[in-house]
Amino acid sequence: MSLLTKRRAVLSHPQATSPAGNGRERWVSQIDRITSPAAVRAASPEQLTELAADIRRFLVDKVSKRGGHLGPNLGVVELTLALHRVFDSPADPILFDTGHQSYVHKIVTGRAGDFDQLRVRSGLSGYPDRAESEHDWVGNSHASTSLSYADGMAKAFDVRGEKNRTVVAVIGDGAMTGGMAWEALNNIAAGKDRPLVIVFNDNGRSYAPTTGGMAERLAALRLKPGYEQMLGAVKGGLLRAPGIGRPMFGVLHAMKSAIKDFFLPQTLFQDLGLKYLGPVDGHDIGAVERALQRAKGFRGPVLVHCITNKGQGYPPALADEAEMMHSPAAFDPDTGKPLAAGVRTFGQVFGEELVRHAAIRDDVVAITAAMSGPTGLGPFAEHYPDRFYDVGIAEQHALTSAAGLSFGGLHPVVALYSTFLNRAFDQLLMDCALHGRGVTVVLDRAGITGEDGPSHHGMWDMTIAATVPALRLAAPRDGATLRAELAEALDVDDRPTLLRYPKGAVPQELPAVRRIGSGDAAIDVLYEREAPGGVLLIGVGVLAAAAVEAAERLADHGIDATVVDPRWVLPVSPELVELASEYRHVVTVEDGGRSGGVGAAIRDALPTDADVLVLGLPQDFLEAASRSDLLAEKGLTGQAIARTVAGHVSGAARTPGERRRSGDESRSARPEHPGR
Ligand SMILES: Cc1ncc(C[n+]2csc(CCOP(=O)(O)OP(=O)(O)O)c2C)c(N)n1
Ligand SMILES: CC(=O)[C@@H](O)[C@H](O)COP(=O)(O)O
Ligand SMILES: [Mg+2]
Repeated sequence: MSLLTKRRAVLSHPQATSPAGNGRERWVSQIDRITSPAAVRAASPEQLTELAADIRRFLVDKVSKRGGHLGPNLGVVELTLALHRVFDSPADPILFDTGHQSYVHKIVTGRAGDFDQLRVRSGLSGYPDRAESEHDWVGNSHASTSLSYADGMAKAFDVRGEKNRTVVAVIGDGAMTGGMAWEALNNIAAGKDRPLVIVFNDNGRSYAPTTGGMAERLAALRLKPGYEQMLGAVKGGLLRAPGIGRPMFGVLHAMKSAIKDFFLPQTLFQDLGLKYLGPVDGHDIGAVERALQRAKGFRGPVLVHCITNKGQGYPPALADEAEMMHSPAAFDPDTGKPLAAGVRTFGQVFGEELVRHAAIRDDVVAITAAMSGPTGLGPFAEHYPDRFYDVGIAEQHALTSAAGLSFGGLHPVVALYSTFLNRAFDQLLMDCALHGRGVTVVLDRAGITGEDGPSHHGMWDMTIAATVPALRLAAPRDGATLRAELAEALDVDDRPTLLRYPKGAVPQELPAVRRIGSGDAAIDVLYEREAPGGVLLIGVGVLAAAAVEAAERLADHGIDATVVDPRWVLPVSPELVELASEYRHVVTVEDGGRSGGVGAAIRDALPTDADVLVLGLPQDFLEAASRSDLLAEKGLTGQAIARTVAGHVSGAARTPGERRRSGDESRSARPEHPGR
């Protein structure tokens, strides 16, 4: 008896289809026993239908515990089963664009048993992961890369003469809005005899409905699933109609391509040189399987267009009109309601504040790269739809388009997740900064993000920003500073400005005890002892609070420390340099990579004999773990900072002059950083 036959026997038990009680235990344990795609290949159509239903229950159950990408995975259940029946993974690589919808692939490739550890430290990654399985060829999670990976693999198999392999890339309609996808399509189409199947998973949405010209055409198609029959009926009707014979049909036939142009995406892809199959109902396993078989038989580049529903089969996801439960936090599986009460986030403060500015200033416009809800731009989009642009998953275009808006006399605000700015570095540097454009870039998810792992920690932005001449960067430490710094950013019209803050609750306000200077050069003093001259702790963003805690602990040990938040930490101001020169030791604390970040910029700005200790994240790919755990491990809590500073001070207790005279200390001879 095959595994699936056994499983089916269990499923035929009346209780087994219920997602509660003993029944749930049973189907979960059966799915746990799928060890390879062979089990799926051996299944009958009826078994596959039941398996699809079981997988959905499994996904809801497991994702409800700690959160994850539920809606996207519910939408690709049948599609993934069909893929693994037609293609021979891992010999035929199956790549999932962005990778957030690879949970079903993980189940089919024998990883169901690891789902209790989904997105936890050393557990199952929320994305494909090369270390996890030979079936995961790439560990992606930034969108629109799958077609380029696939193009390269297909070329490699071609060069090596491995003609019987097929590369498969599954790409969503959201990821298809990214420029990289089109660069790759242009190349893929040229490889006429390189077997490469693109499965276009068209659910009409990124988080929110996908926008843009292509999306509009696809949406028209989705609204008219019977278009083939319609064309057939028109043709048949015309041929039979009295007075309208073949000549008239000929004229109308010529119009057909125009009609198709309007309705069909196939012209789009076919004109590029790709074979197009579809559209196929992506929830009909048999139909998808047949289309994939045809595509595989073609032995060249083919696009199979599958129409699916995000959240399919789970009513709470389908009812979530905003995001179809794209990536919910832990929730009640029966109702879909979140388990924890929502917290007030930096993104919310930003979103509300931007609406306030927009009411007063009609030159303020906003741009999102397909993430209006998660970046806090929802209220702006609602209040000012004519000044709001969702450019698709196109961060590079977002930045250059912002430069264009600025040339046109407007002040654009581009809201992104920190990690996605990485790919728009050139646009920030050349198109915005070199051109002196007043563009405000607001980055959420800066620093450690947590469960999404190495690709999503927003720890590169300050290194990027520090290399851009004249760019101003502030990391608000709380809601009040975010409001103030956003207002200041909107007043800059001759260079780009960047604000960055982390995921999670906006922290309690941390008022300044006094302010040194004003305007761009204002420095907030957050904590000071009566006797200056000891340690100057420079806290960047929310880590200013940890610096204050560290200073309090140091005071208990007789070490005097002053804590400041320089507000506009880049470029480093002469006022900060002057202040730092009054202290024996300068310690910078930031929630970003240590190499080339704010601390490094401050160190570079100070005299070479200044004693500067740069605390931050190691320049490494940090694993998935909670933000608090990783900060503690990397030595960025108040307690850890105090311990490091105390150790440093006792080891370097001389003034720069004393060190210079003895000639034994240089900047390169700094103590080892914690957390390496
Ligand atoms: C470069 C980049 N920008 C933004 C994101 C955030 N993001 C993750 S999934 C997603 C939507 C993807 O839509 P689609 O490709 O259609 O997949 P679906 O979720 O609809 O299955 C976005 C914007 C990302 N992962 N990468
Ligand atoms: C796949 C992706 O890039 C996003 O969906 C991301 O995982 C969401 O992160 P948050 O849950 O922090 O919004
Ligand atoms: Mg989509």
